[in-house]
Amino acid sequence: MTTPVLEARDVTMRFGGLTAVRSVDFTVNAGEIVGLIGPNGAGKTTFFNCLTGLYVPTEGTVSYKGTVLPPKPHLVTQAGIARTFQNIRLFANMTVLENVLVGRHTRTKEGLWSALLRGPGFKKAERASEERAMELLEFIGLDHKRDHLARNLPYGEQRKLEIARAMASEPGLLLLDEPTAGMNPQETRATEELVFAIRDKGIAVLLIEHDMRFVFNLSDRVAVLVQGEKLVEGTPDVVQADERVVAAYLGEPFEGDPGEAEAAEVEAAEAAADATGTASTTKGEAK
Ligand SMILES: Nc1ncnc2c1ncn2[C@@H]1O[C@H](COP(=O)(O)OP(=O)(O)OP(=O)(O)O)[C@@H](O)[C@H]1O
Repeated sequence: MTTPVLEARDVTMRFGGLTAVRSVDFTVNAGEIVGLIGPNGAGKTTFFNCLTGLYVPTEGTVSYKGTVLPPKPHLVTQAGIARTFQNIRLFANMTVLENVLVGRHTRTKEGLWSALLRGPGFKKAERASEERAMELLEFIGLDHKRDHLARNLPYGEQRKLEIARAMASEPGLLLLDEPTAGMNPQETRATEELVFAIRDKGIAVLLIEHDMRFVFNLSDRVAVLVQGEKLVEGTPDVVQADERVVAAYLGEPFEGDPGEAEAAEVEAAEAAADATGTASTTKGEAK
């Protein structure tokens, strides 16, 4: 039987009049690598932000291993979900090791006073943290750069370091937002190996990607978001063969397009804005 690690139920996210994510049900099971794809602006990052507590969904719930998550990023991390971001967010002036140690703070029990007084409990915990951080650096192949400043690493290694930092919180689920963005083909292949290795450590992985080859090679299952709605979900073979997916990427309309209502809303809003714009121009010209 498959065990769900992550379960999103009926998640909707609205920004004013714009529905960026609409009634999405979504599951990641233990041991799975799941890909989330969709054209630009489809709502993928917004959905990630709903999963990780960065946004409070307008409707719906997100559960991790059967428990509904509070929409607060640090509580989501503490529960067992870690993520990386589309744009690298490292502490540029900290060393490689320090960046990973920062990622461990949700797992260290030592309190503020213990840290300030640097008592024996703190020192022991600090040593254990450092050992664990070094294991992670070995795992991603950056142990030899432990004392380098993050900002001096080449781009591909900065991305790896972000993954190590996320793994430092000992997650059961890792969310990767465009892990290969800006990478050359060799770096992309290395990232593919790394994601398989992460899964083999028992961490489920959910990734957003624009590199289709990468996502279809890696994923056990792929879900396609189009205009905020889940259009198709299945094995890479099923998704690649689905003509609605091809149409969505080529921007062609198709029968039962789940985004039709949304497109009509946007058109109506644009028409209204145009009408207002014309009126104010006319007023301006009259002055
Ligand atoms: N904070 C926000 N406020 C208002 N609108 C937003 C906000 N964040 C996202 N949106 C809108 O929601 C829609 C979905 O955007 P989102 O970034 O989630 O798409 P995406 O699929 O991740 O796109 P991309 O592949 O280009 O990164 C877009 O129309 C975007 O402009």
